[in-house]
Amino acid sequence: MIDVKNISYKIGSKTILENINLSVSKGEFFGILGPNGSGKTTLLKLISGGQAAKEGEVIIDGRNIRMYQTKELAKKLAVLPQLNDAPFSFTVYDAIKLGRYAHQRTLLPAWSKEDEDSVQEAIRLTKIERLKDRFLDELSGGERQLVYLARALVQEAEILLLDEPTNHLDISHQINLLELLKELIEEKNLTVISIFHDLNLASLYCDKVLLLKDGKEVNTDTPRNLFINEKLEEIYDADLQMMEHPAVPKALITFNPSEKKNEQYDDSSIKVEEHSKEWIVLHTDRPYKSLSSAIIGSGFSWSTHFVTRFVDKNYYCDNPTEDMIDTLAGKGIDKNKTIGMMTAACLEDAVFKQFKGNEFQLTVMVTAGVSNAVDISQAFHYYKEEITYPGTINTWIFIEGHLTEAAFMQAAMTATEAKAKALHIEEVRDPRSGTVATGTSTDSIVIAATQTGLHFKYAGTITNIGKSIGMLVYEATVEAIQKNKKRLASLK
Ligand SMILES: Nc1ncnc2c1ncn2[C@@H]1O[C@H](COP(=O)(O)OP(=O)(O)OP(=O)(O)O)[C@@H](O)[C@H]1O
Repeated sequence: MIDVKNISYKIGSKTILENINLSVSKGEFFGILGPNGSGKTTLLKLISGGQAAKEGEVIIDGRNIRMYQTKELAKKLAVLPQLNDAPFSFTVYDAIKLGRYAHQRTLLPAWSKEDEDSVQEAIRLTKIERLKDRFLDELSGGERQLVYLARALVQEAEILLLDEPTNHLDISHQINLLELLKELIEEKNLTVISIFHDLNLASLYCDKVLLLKDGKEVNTDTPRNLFINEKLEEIYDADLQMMEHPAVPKALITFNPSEKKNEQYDDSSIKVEEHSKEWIVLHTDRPYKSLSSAIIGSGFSWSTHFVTRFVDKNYYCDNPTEDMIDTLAGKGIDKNKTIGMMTAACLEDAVFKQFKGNEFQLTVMVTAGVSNAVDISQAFHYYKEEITYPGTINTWIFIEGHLTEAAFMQAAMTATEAKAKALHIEEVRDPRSGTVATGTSTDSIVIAATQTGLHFKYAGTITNIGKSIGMLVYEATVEAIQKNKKRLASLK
């Protein structure tokens, strides 16, 4: 639909754009990204015909843009003004009407039913009925952006060109506008070309993006491929990090702010704040990034409190999470900074182990109850769905170091293997199958790291940190199981 071929543009002796090529298909949401001054606005002006290219050509539907009459071009493409352009003092309705200019057939324009229907339809689509009689210069940025979009829609152009449409909009207006554009692309098969400064919005909405730097094309690709493959840090000269969106398969970009003075911590060690029959509360001044399967703070989180609560082995509650939150609140512990687990294992038998190497420091805590011991290789055959009681092995691993997400995963794998080995050596058996257990039915784990100091790309069994995790978890689990056995024997 749109082909830009070998466009170069100079102002005086300064090259603004150099040999740009791009191709946008019908129904595509195409983004233009790049640092300030990289040539985005100039390129958009060349695509819209607002500026004429001296070298190269812009082809729209097979015809050079220069071959279009003004009205003809207005039916092909509409340009949305930037919000900081001063608005005229028109009513919203009159401002939208102006968009019909290209459809007026006579010199003295007559307002037809078709024109009126088109305006009403655009007002309906952009949901601005309530604004119809207001003046444009009295509207908020978000409201004005919708009016501009309605004006572009009455133009019935197939291509919308937008220069940073979400600039000055709050998050809900950004979402409204971009969702509306997406709907229009789907329903009316519009093509949208838009400049974005916000990499994340481009990632969430664009099918493809062109990345510019100093007037040159770095690459054109899907946002995901571009964010993975291009050195965005170099292009934007910033300390950037890519991560995955939690709900959709899109990449997000964030950056690392420098630590404020009041966020600098002298002490990142794990301290035992309480160790009683009812609770083990571990606390650290510096928040740890944690990957956990715990009842409170599951998934990735940043936590300063690591809490184990003892519950009777017959404990049953419809909503144990709510119960735990209430109980923590009663103790004055903020659930948002806490990883919390429950166990019926005797907390006095918790085992702590520490490893202080030259490169890193590790602390491990294990509590072990094995009344729900399971051999996972047999569980499918022996277990129906049933209520489980909290006789469980909880493993806590604290690392003073910086782990990648892969390293978090591998640390969890390594610890699980070490735990299974401990059960094997201690000959803990699954009561149903009679075979050696691999864990219990409700085991939990947390891997927590300061994310400071040495970087660990991996933490599997081949790495030094993996070996240390394996050793500490194995030894702590064996010891905790032995303590548990002794206690059970003494009760008999
Ligand atoms: N009329 C002009 N005269 C001289 N230089 C200009 C003119 N218009 C643009 N430039 C220069 O061309 C380069 C590209 O400008 P352009 O506005 O296209 O960049 P941009 O990527 O849209 O920037 P921003 O993200 O800051 O809006 C900049 O270095 C700018 O200073």
